[in-house]
Order: sequence, then C-alpha cells, then structure tokens
Amino acid sequence: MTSGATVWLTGLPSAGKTTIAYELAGRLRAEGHRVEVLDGDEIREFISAGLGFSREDRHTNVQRIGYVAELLARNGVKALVPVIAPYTDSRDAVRKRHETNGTPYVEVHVATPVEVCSERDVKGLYAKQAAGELTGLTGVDDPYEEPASPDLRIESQHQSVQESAASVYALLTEKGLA
Ligand SMILES: Nc1ncnc2c1ncn2[C@@H]1O[C@H](COP(=O)(O)OS(=O)(=O)O)[C@@H](OP(=O)(O)O)[C@H]1O
Ligand SMILES: Nc1ncnc2c1ncn2[C@@H]1O[C@H](COP(=O)(O)OP(=O)(O)O)[C@@H](O)[C@H]1O
Repeated sequence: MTSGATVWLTGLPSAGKTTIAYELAGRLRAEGHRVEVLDGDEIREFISAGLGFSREDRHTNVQRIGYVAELLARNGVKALVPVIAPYTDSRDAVRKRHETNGTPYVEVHVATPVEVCSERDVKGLYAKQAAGELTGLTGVDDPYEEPASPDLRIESQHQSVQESAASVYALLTEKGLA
C-alpha cells in the first residue's frame, strides 16, 4: 500500500486552495494513488452542519476535518484539505494529532494576496463584504494568521494552476509520499 498523507491547503477565500486540490487529486489518481478531497463547503453541509464562522466554530470545524483526514491518511489515502483554517493554534493541533499517530502531514500555504483574491472573488464574498451584506470575512474583517513555516508556500498569482499543483506534487515526491 502506498503511504497516506494529509495535505492541508490553507489560505484566503479565492486563493486557489480548491482548484489546486482537485488538480493535484487528478494527477495522483492517474498514478494509482487513493485520494480524497475534503472540500470545506461539503464538510460544512454534512459533518460541520450548523457551525458558523466564529473563532470557536472555525476551530471546531478544523479539528473535525483534521480528525477525518488523519483517519484517511493513516489508511493509505492522500487526504487533500482545501480549508481556510485561519488560526495557528487550530492548524498546530491538527499537525500534532498527525505527529502523535506517526501520520505524514504537509502544510501548504496558498499565499495569494488579498487584493488578487478579492478580484477573483469566486463566490462573490468580497463584494458582499464591501456592500455591507456580510461581516467576518477572512482576510478582510476577520483574522487570517499566516503560517510561519509552511512546508510549501504557493504564489498562485504568478503561476498556472498546473504549475501550482506540480509544486505540491514535487514536494510529495521529495518526501517519498508520491
Ligand atoms: N465569513 C466568512 N469567512 C470565510 N469564508 C466564508 C465566510 N462565509 C462563507 N465563507 C465560505 O465558507 C468557506 C470557508 O469555510 P472553511 O470551512 O474552509 O473555513 S474555516 O477553516 O472554518 O474558517 C469559504 O470557502 P473558500 O472560498 O473555498 O475558502 C467561503 O466560501
Ligand atoms: N495558480 C493558480 N492556482 C489556483 N487557482 C488559480 C491559479 N491561478 C488562477 N487561479 C484561479 O483562482 C480561483 C481560485 O478559486 P478557488 O480554488 O475556489 O479558491 P479557494 O478554494 O481558495 O476559495 C479559480 O478561479 C482558479 O482558476
């Protein structure tokens, strides 16, 4: 069985987390790896239904996702997690859970600047915030604590989706995980 791992893609809304995760998933699957993408929106519809965007709820959401990702990764799956995870302590707790269980964990910061994200505005959230229809948007009027030492930092504004996914793939190869 190939080695499982959790690959957490953290970053602002519209940074490119989801797009990179699915691009990478396709590439890994084509090579015979077992892959699951734990999409933040789907998780919030099911296992985190009812949670909002307060600090406490985001922490709970991230811990639940981290728990499921570790279970999958421990069993040989590449668990790709495109979830904002804005707080350092939440991310560190997930990393620690993986370390305790001896499960590989890779943190990727999709570090697209907020100016680029708000132009992309894939879901219209930045426009809503600007129009006063939404408050507490990560990176605008809610915190995003940048990872101090991620395993990889991606500047998606300077490269194609394929290049971004390839850089994560290269890191996995380097670590003997792909
Ligand atoms: N206030 C606010 N702040 C940030 N994001 C918001 C907010 N309201 C809704 N959304 C949408 O929900 C997605 C974020 O959920 P996550 O589970 O990834 O985030 S978190 O880690 O629990 O903070 C996030 O998805 P992505 O755009 O894919 O990042 C948003 O589309
Ligand atoms: N190098 C890149 N990596 C990822 N996305 C990119 C890149 N360049 C441009 N994009 C675009 O940015 C948008 C990112 O949206 P999405 O993946 O939904 O972001 P997130 O999941 O972080 O909210 C998509 O429209 C995608 O095509």
